[in-house]
Amino acid sequence: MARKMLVDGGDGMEVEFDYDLFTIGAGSGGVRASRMSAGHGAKVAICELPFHPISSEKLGGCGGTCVIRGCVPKKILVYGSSFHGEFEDSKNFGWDMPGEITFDWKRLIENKTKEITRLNGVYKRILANAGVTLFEGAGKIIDPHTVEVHLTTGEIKRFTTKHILIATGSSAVLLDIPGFDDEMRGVVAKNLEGRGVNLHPSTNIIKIEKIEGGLKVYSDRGEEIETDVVLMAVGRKPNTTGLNLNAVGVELHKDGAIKVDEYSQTNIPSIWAVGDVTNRINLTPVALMEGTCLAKTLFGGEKIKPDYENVPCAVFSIPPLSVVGLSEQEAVSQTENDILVFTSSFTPMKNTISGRQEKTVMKLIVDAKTDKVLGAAMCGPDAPEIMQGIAVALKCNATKAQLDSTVGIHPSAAEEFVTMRTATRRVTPDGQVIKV
Ligand SMILES: Cc1cc2nc3c(=O)[nH]c(=O)nc-3n(C[C@H](O)[C@H](O)[C@H](O)COP(=O)(O)OP(=O)(O)OC[C@H]3O[C@@H](n4cnc5c(N)ncnc54)[C@H](O)[C@@H]3O)c2cc1C
Ligand SMILES: NC(=O)c1ccc[n+]([C@@H]2O[C@H](COP(=O)([O-])OP(=O)(O)OC[C@H]3O[C@@H](n4cnc5c(N)ncnc54)[C@H](O)[C@@H]3O)[C@@H](O)[C@H]2O)c1
Repeated sequence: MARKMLVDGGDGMEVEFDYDLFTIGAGSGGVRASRMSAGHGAKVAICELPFHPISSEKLGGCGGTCVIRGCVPKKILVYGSSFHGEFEDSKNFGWDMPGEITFDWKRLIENKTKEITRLNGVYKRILANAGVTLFEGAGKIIDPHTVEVHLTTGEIKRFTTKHILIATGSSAVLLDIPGFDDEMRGVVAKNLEGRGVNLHPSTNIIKIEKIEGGLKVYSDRGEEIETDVVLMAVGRKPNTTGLNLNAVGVELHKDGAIKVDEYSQTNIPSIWAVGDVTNRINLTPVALMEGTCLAKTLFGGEKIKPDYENVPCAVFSIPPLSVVGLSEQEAVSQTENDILVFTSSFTPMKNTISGRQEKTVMKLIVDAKTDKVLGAAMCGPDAPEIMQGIAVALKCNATKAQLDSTVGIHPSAAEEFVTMRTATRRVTPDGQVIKV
């Protein structure tokens, strides 16, 4: 299936490229675009930094062949922190029971790394089976049709290509706080009792000091907080340094993200970008969607743009929360009509017996005139699992009447989404709240 492209070089001569598509970065977006392009018959190569399970973690989930970033490791850790299943299952998450219950952090991390390594292998095989050539090394753009790869072997190779895809993702932002250094990443939860987390809203950390047995954090409100570790989680920045974009003339936004049009094309026609490096919606399924659309546009004979409407997302906290569509505030500012807000708050069934004082909350936002469901939100057990189904309904332009006519599954938390009959409030486009 591999073939060489013959294209017009601009001076009437035909130019032969090594590849149809060369992708820099084998993460969610890069792998999807590459293997689908190969599926459409293109000759494709991809380069990726060498996999190192530990550095991959240190970099906040980024950095390493092939494709598993923050999403999966994070969820495995969430399972580890909240696991209440069978004894044999719990063991692999670091728990030892019955008898005295003990927790082995090292075992959890080793098993997590084993799983990430396994998944990376799976994705490497997927690429190989699709006929995509994988180079282990850092990619750099030399000109609109040439990529240079600094291979892990020490060799430097150049490849010509009709199209270049930048899919290099993002890295964690580190604030310049005196006293912060790399040793403090990683998480130790020594002092966490139950699920108690103390919030310090509108507070900036101005200094971190090493003390015996831990760290002391100084805030701009005059607080001094002793802690085991400091986890910097203040956002991410696109990975564009080292790609030579300036010299090639690829335009960036002020935040460093690559400027692309709605088809993911940069200002240089042969250079494209998908995923976090473009800082549109930074989620794995969105990077996958962008990669799919790109492959279809370039090689599938179908010019197609990603659809960013009603992208669901979740925070895998305990309990988790998940949303799709417009929030109440967004609906007020974006809708011409009044909106109806339906809310529900209840004790999840298992908490009634366990006694845990956590409520599940749900919200539906409905256009009062058209009856269209504009948004949904939930915080409570299984929220992401439930919200995926609600997202399908929103994608199909569901109305509140259609939700109401849907038969629930009983007893479940999800059934509440189809049984919220009475609106809690009506809000006018100018933000006036009317009790109903
Ligand atoms: C901790 C964490 C948790 C997350 N959880 C979720 C979640 O639960 N659900 C969700 O949808 N999203 C989640 N995300 C976001 C998700 O990981 C990203 O949106 C997604 O991975 C973006 O895909 P991408 O292809 O743009 O980048 P990535 O998947 O990051 O891939 C980019 C790749 O490019 C490589 N690279 C960089 N520079 C070069 C170079 N010069 N040469 C070669 N290769 C290079 C990197 O090593 C990396 O492998 C999470 C992110 C983090 C950090
Ligand atoms: N479950 C998921 O889908 C999931 C999980 C993790 C990350 N992600 C994706 O990865 C991207 C990056 O996530 P992230 O968590 O690294 O960043 P983020 O941008 O989502 O969150 C960073 C937070 O830090 C706050 N912040 C910034 N500076 C601060 C300061 N000096 N002091 C206190 N707070 C400060 C910001 O207000 C923001 O709320 C997100 O865009 C998200 O889409 C998704």
